[in-house]
Amino acid sequence: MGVSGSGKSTVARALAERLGWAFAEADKFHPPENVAKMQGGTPLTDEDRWPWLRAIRDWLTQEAQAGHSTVVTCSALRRSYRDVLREAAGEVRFVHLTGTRDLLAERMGHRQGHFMPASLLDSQLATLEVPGPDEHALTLNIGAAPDELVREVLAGLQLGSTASLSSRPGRD
Ligand SMILES: Nc1ncnc2c1ncn2[C@@H]1O[C@H](COP(=O)(O)OP(=O)(O)OP(=O)(O)O)[C@@H](O)[C@H]1O
Ligand SMILES: O=C(O)[C@H](O)[C@@H](O)[C@H](O)[C@H](O)CO
Repeated sequence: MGVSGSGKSTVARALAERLGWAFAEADKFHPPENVAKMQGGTPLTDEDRWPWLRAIRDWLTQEAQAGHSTVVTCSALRRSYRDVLREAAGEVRFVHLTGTRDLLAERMGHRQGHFMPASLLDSQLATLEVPGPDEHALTLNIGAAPDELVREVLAGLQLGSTASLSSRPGRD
């Protein structure tokens, strides 16, 4: 999770590869109207986001029921959005990628061929509700290189190369 430009796709893709887990981009679950809206510089509303979040939740559930652990990129900016994702079958954990506005803007500005305009960064930051302590999210600073962030996720969530969240040592 994290605002646009925080590196979700970059880190999550590498993490999924490292773990051999199924991977999905939340952006792929947006209906074309949502993408068109963002592309045009208009932030999504809660109403735009609910069906999208439910579709991601349902994908997580399907995969979990098929016995697959997953990594999914999703901005998941508000607690209520994360609550929808937490309804998925299996154990759902969040890694929050955070950085300064300047760094986020710089990364969004350098990115090629992405529909999300840098002008939406401020609305993303205004919408963000940082996970509370009860959410047990792992918060990582995006100043580090992607490889290092992957190592931090593996260590922070206690994941080895063959692990799934529900089979971590010490869990029943
Ligand atoms: N840790 C990092 N160090 C340096 N550059 C990074 C890092 N993580 C991501 N980047 C670069 O920053 C840009 C934004 O990253 P990315 O597209 O992965 O973010 P995102 O959170 O998935 O964005 P969005 O939600 O808008 O799709 C990309 O150009 C990417 O190559
Ligand atoms: O909730 C949202 O506003 C959206 O998910 C955005 O965050 C984008 O989908 C994504 O971050 C851009 O690629």
